[in-house]
Amino acid sequence: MTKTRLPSAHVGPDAPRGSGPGQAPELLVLLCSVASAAVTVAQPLVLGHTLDLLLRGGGAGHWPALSAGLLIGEVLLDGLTALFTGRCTAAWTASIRSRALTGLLHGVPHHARPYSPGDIATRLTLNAADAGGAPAARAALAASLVTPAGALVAVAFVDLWVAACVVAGLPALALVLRAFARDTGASVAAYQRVQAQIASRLLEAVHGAVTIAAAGTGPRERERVLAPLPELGALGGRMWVLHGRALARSGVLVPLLTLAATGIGGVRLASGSLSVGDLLAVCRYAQLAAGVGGAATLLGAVVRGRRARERTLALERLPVLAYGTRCLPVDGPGDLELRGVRVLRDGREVLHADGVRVPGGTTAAVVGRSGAGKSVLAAVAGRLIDPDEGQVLLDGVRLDQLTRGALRTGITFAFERPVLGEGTVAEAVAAGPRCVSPEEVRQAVRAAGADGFVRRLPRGEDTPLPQAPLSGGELQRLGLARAFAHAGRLLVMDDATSGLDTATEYEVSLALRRSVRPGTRLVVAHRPSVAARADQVIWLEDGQVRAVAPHRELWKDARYRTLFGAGDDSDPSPRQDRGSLPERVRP
Ligand SMILES: Nc1ncnc2c1ncn2[C@@H]1O[C@H](COP(=O)(O)OP(=O)(O)OP(=O)(O)O)[C@@H](O)[C@H]1O
Repeated sequence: MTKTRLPSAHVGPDAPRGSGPGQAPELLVLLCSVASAAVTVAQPLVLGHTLDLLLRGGGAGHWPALSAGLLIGEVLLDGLTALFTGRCTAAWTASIRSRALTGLLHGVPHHARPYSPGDIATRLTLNAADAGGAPAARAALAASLVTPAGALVAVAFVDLWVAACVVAGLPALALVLRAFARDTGASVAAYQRVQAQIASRLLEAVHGAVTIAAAGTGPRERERVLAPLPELGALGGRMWVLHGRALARSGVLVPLLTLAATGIGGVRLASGSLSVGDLLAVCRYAQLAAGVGGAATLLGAVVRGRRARERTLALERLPVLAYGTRCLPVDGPGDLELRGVRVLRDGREVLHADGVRVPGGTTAAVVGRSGAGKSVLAAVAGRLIDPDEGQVLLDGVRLDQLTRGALRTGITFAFERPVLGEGTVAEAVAAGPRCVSPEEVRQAVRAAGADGFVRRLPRGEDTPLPQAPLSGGELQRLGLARAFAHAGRLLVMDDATSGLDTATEYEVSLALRRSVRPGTRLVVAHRPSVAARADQVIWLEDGQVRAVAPHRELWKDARYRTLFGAGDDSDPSPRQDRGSLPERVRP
């Protein structure tokens, strides 16, 4: 059989990336900031000229009104800048966050495996907010350079000597900023990494709170969660030191520069080259030109945002599954076939299945020891992942050639730990690739053996899930109900009945046959009763298919029996099921 290497995932044009809010919000911030900077630069000239006119004793004409207008204009523009900065930051944060989340949800699951839940939470919250603030900070940074540049031009217009003095001091300020941008970049990246590490450990601890309490390992766990804290503190301290150093250096340089400019301006006033108004203007311009040092804060926000964006992009660009254009043949029976399938993880073969067939309408149980590759086989069979080699076919059509819709309506999954959201019970069951009527929801709930406890909920099937305290087995049954309500021609159940007692599980298996859309079933199982009820069993060992045969035949093999703790004897009745089940489900 030819082995085909398939592109397992791609980041293509149809990848669900979405787009950002565009340049408009950033442009508005830039326009308002530049306009505000222009007004700031115009003010000393106008004020100086107004002062000269008033000192001369004649009327100042429209100049006082113009000065007042500029002041009011500056206040209004600053207000607008703050408003647009907020809107720009909110729009970008929402966009970055939703794109990262979309990338994560559409990404091939095993590519997201290196990211722990805490790390993901940090990327989606703190990092998305920092990255979202960067465009507005970038616009403000660009505008903040307009003021010193404009001030420099204006001061040159008033007096070249003072302008030369300001120009002489600017390289020192530029060096301060450059050093700040360089040093702060590395610290910010390390800070964000350690921050995510702590969040990740904390989330693990919250998740395992019961285990920690039972084992009495609280203090040790606390130490483990907080272990990176000193490093975080040191990195945070270093960032403040860098920030403080940049501000202190510019804080010394700015007054020195202003002082030197004022001194030269004073000499020029004494020699009659400058008026009092001119002196007022050049002093203010020297201050504004030296204000380039104040850009350190904005520069810090831009650097932090850039590092944070790299972290959200990692989620956004997770490879996604590519879909084809084909549909399943109408009324196909649900024949499943695995041809030369190989799945590799970290260079290790975790599944090799060649020539495995599950005829349409039959049930196949997948059994094997823990780590044998059962879940990997289930994921490949329902195309949650693509094999690294080989093909999976449903009714003769390669799964990677199916459209997304055909794939998800044709194949349904039920899992051990379903995630059902925060809607009502009925909404949770109805959610899926196709519309489901309330009657179908009720029927599926009954088939999954969930109707009893759903009835006892405060508002029955209209109870919101967060207000429904469900056991693991009850949650599993709701997950089953959802899968039953949407059952396609292939239903994959990955340990989806592990939380059910044997009798309930038997009832569910009967209902599955009678009340759920007929089709092919692939059932990952640990119980012999499940394997016994299946038409055939796919027995996996270390990722290899050891045998495909009915349970009663495999039962003759002592090694197979040990899978179910049945020992070396050839007693066909699996111990854990004896006594609790009707005779016919025994092997
Ligand atoms: N994304 C992955 N990266 C690395 N290894 C993986 C990945 N997914 C699965 N594996 C490995 O593949 C092997 C098979 O895993 P799988 O989850 O299929 O086992 P299983 O038979 O379902 O086990 P269990 O009964 O305990 O659930 C395991 O050794 C597992 O560590």
